[in-house]
Amino acid sequence: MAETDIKKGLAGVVVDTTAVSKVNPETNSLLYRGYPVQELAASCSFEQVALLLWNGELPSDDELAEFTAFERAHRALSPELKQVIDALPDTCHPMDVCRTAASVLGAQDPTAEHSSKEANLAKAKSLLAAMPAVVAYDQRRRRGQELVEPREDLGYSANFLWMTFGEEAAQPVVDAFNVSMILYAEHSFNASTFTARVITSTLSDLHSAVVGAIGALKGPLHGGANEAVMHTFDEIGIRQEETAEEAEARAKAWMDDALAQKKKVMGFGHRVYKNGDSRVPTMKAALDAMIEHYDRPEVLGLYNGLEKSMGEAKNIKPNLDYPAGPAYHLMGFDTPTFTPLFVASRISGWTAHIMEQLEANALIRPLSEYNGPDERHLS
Ligand SMILES: CC(=O)SCCNC(=O)CCNC(=O)[C@H](O)C(C)(C)COP(=O)(O)OP(=O)(O)OC[C@H]1O[C@@H](n2cnc3c(N)ncnc32)[C@H](O)[C@@H]1OP(=O)(O)O
Ligand SMILES: O=C([O-])CC(=O)C(=O)O
Repeated sequence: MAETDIKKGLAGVVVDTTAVSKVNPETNSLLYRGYPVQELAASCSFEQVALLLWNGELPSDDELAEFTAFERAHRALSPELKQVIDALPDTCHPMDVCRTAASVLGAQDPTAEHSSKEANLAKAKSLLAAMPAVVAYDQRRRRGQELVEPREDLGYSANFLWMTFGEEAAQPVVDAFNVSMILYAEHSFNASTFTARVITSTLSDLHSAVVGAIGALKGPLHGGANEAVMHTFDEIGIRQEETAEEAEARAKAWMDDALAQKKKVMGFGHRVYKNGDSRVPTMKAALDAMIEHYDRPEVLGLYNGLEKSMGEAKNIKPNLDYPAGPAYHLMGFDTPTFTPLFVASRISGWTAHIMEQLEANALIRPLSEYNGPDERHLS
């Protein structure tokens, strides 16, 4: 019998078309609906980018104003959802809280089972508006702090930071956070988006697909890597009294040792990009801005040390999670909150893909090659 050509991990397999984004490892570029993500990060708000991903075009002023009003009106955590979050142990992972919250929001939505484009777009907008309060409140309750109500006079990013920290963030911090939200928003058929598409392909509902996607994003080979990067920094030790050079030397030694032990170091490598992640330079610039804003040169030393050592030893480049982790740390987020921040952003891309899947749906059901025991019988 001819051997089946099995593509483990679906590596290199093209399973469908998409008009949402184009990841091109040859040119090291990422386009959202045709626009280079770097250009969007330089001049757009996350709200504009979400509308671009959903609608295929950047919004007009009126469309943006309409969505902005909607988003600001749907930010508050409902008392029922707050009660559910409060019932969860603060020892559980914040991604479990996000996953539960997305499920509750689906159960509370009277249109949850409606799957028209209009109904799904409305659900996508509501989820995008609601998730920051979940992420922000969860971090606060773990710190023993009270809920901070949203502010309608602030944009998405400024309000997210406000609800998390209870004070207005400085403009450079808001800008860096907005950049991170834009860069995390969409990345074609990554594992979590593909999960969302698989669930959608059964004609299940949008919230179920998002819940599944959150589960897929949690793993350290995917979104969980931004959290894992910070664990690496912590393991090496962040010493504020150190110079960048001293920190770099210690980070290099740590990486040499980790690679000698054949460890996988999270925040490096990518299934599609083999020559560097197109988003890293933009996120690294945002990290640099945070290092300057908070005057933390030793963080740059650690960053450079790990990157150089991994480059020299294995020529493996950082992915987006590598600069995003320390940037979120400097902004003041707790490490387990990092991947929920990714969720808040990626809801835009996931839901764009859910709507696209439904436009030309085919049940996703690949084949497998059986390698268990030959047929046998009970007697
Ligand atoms: C936003 C995102 O989701 S970006 C991805 C975030 N994930 C991470 O940062 C996790 C760490 N990175 C990895 O595990 C991988 O690079 C992946 C899973 C992202 C991509 O992996 P794949 O394309 O399947 O490549 P694979 O894991 O087979 O790696 C190929 C080789 O590079 C090595 N390698 C890849 N990434 C790393 C890494 N981060 N650290 C050390 N070695 C690595 C592998 O050990 C393997 O070496 P080998 O051929 O000697 O066995
Ligand atoms: O594309 C991938 O495999 C992972 C990734 O970078 C993302 O989802 O942003």
